[in-house]
Amino acid sequence: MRLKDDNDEEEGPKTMSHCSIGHLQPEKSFVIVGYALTSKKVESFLKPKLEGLARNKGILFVAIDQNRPLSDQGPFDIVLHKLTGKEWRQILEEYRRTHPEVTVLDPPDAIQHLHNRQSMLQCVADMNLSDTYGKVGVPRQLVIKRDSSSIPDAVTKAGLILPLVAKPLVADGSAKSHELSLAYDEYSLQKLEPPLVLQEFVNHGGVLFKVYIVGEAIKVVRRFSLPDVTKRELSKNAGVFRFPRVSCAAASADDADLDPSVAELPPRPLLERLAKELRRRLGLRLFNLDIIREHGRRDHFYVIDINYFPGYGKMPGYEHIFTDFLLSLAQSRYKKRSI
Ligand SMILES: Nc1ncnc2c1ncn2[C@@H]1O[C@H](COP(=O)(O)OP(=O)(O)OP(=O)(O)O)[C@@H](O)[C@H]1O
Ligand SMILES: O=P(O)(O)O[C@H]1[C@H](OP(=O)(O)O)[C@@H](OP(=O)(O)O)[C@@H](O)[C@@H](O)[C@@H]1OP(=O)(O)O
Ligand SMILES: [Mg+2]
Ligand SMILES: [Mg+2]
Repeated sequence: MRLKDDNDEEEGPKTMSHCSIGHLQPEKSFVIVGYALTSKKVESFLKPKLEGLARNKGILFVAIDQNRPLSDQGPFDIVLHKLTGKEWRQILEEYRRTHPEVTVLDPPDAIQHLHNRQSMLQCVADMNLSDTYGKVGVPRQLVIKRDSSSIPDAVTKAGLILPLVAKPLVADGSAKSHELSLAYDEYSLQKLEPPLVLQEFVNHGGVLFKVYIVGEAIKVVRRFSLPDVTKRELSKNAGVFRFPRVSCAAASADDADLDPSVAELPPRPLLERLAKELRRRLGLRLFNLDIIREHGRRDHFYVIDINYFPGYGKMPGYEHIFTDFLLSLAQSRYKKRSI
């Protein structure tokens, strides 16, 4: 935040003239947030309510022009981004190196870690979180890099229990990376195209918890998920079935009439520990987790997915949470510089 500081002469305050928004008071200093997001993300996230609230709090969002050098734009206090591709990553890394005064949310290599469904969950597995509030793990899974004909043997050797969820190994946000299937028998998995992750399906009562993280803030919502698979169904069915993006639907399960043992949110202290540790281990501040509770085991949770810069537009009250977060970042930069 450009609260004026005696040592701050070289850059000077970022007045409105820098970002060519002429109708605002030229002397007022703003936190300037450059953003590089897909048009879909801009639409779902940068809604008028967010921009309005941000402006009232002294934050301005400025679109980054990908056709111009990043260093020629801004100056920015914060850069928000969710774009893929090696070229963009290199541009950002170079920008981080040459502009250490700018907070880039988040480091490209840390984000890259979430683009692989194996490395994505490794931190959760390594944490082995278990305390009086519960236990958090990841479903058992197996990576198949190539050769789909080897799958039945590999599944047997690994001792994975059916049904299995087949997920593309790469989770780069492409439509293909969200094409998941449920497999009732391992032989049918030969039809799928590696590289894949085969994950044990955990019965969880058809409801999952989306845990949104914005810096230190945590918000949990319920979403509908895949229904449980009974032993009877498993014995009667064979084959692999593609399923749609059930939990991404805008309809939340928060107001549904649910079995309380399924609907009960994971204990807050457990989520706080998990989020804090993941923020540290992943080196990220903007992500969400999909968490399920094993049906019938009140305190057994599994993280099944982690997404970078998820659909915050669907998170209740995100406008306040996000703007407070941006302000706190700017404030801590200012403090650091004035020491
Ligand atoms: N191991 C599992 N056990 C039970 N259900 C699962 C499991 N893995 C995935 N699911 C179900 O499949 C859905 C999609 O899986 P996942 O979240 O991994 O995919 P995604 O494409 O990365 O989703 P997103 O849109 O959140 O990025 C989950 O929301 C959940 O409903
Ligand atoms: O579409 P929405 O804005 O809701 O956000 C979704 C987001 O899509 P977008 O980043 O392309 O917008 C997805 O990212 P990619 O994996 O596709 O990169 C993923 O993070 C989903 O989990 C998000 O939904 P949520 O989990 O929050 O419900
Ligand atoms: Mg998910
Ligand atoms: Mg995902």
